[in-house]
Amino acid sequence: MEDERIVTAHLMMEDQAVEYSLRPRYLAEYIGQSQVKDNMKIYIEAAKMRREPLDHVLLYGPPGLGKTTLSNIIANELGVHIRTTSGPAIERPGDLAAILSNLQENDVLFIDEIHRLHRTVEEVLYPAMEDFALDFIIGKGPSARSVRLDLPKFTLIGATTRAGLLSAPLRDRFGVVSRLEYYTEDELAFIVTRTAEIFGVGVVGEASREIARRSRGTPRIANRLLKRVRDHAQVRGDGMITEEVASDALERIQVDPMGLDSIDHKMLRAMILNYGGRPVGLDTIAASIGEESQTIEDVYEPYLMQIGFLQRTPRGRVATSAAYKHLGLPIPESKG
Ligand SMILES: Nc1ncnc2c1ncn2[C@@H]1O[C@H](COP(=O)(O)OP(=O)(O)OP(=O)(O)O)[C@@H](O)[C@H]1O
Repeated sequence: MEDERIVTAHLMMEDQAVEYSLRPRYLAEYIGQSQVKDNMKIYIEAAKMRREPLDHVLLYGPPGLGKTTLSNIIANELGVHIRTTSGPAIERPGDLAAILSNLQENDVLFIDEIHRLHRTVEEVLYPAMEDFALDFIIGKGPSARSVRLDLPKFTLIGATTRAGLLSAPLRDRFGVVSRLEYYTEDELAFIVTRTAEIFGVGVVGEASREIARRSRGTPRIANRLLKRVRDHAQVRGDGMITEEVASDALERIQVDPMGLDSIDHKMLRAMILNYGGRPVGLDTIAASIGEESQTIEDVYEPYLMQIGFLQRTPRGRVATSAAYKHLGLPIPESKG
């Protein structure tokens, strides 16, 4: 269900065609995330000066914030190739060994969803990250011996939405660990304007902000909402995206002024009306909207917490008075 929502931060089929053309290629074009960007600029310069690979980088944060984009930019700025794969795609240790031995000196290997690597595959990574080597055991029993094969030096960039699920030995082998943050309204408005330029459609400043406000801090959602609004502008108007066209279109696709859709509303209402605003367990919330607990925790909750609508307590999740207000429900005295 999550992946059918217009405000999902996950990659949808419809995003795939345009996502490549919208990706910034250089750090200077990458909007926001200034702290990560500033640090990365220095590390990249230093690695280039030393003619060495960049330290291994772990990027974490909610989906759609630009981890893949940033990884491609890093490789581009370093002037090296990038090989892209994902945790679940690497089934056997031999698959990873083959990928590693085909890299060229100083290349970037990007592993998305790195928390989903099989344990046996992960173990191949340890000596590869630390010593740029592969260790093999040849033979069996007392005559077994370990053989070491040198690899080209490389940079591993791992991306994950769940840094907490990474094993300690893997996490410790990353020299740079950066968290990507939700984008501000200004930054998203800038991204919307940039995307509109690439699409060749006119958008007034206020309309970009209207779209930005409803994008849940996420560039992927901003770009998707812009596409939908563009359709409305073309069919109902003269193609120009004005503030009126934007808010009308966003109203029609049922994304409210805070970026919440009907599922967020259903979830918050269930918490407030069925449980009287008391703390509710994750599984109970999940059951009330027919979604998996994991998805609630990874996708719905972080944004609702970010905007102050939801709090985690030791006894469960609680809707805040800001959520009551947004839904137009009377705020109980206990929350006053
Ligand atoms: N800082 C940014 N500036 C401009 N556009 C951005 C930025 N970050 C992301 N985008 C846009 O958002 C889209 C999604 O970004 P990306 O695929 O890198 O996200 P992600 O974090 O890797 O997501 P996931 O790993 O969940 O698929 C990209 O097509 C890109 O156009």
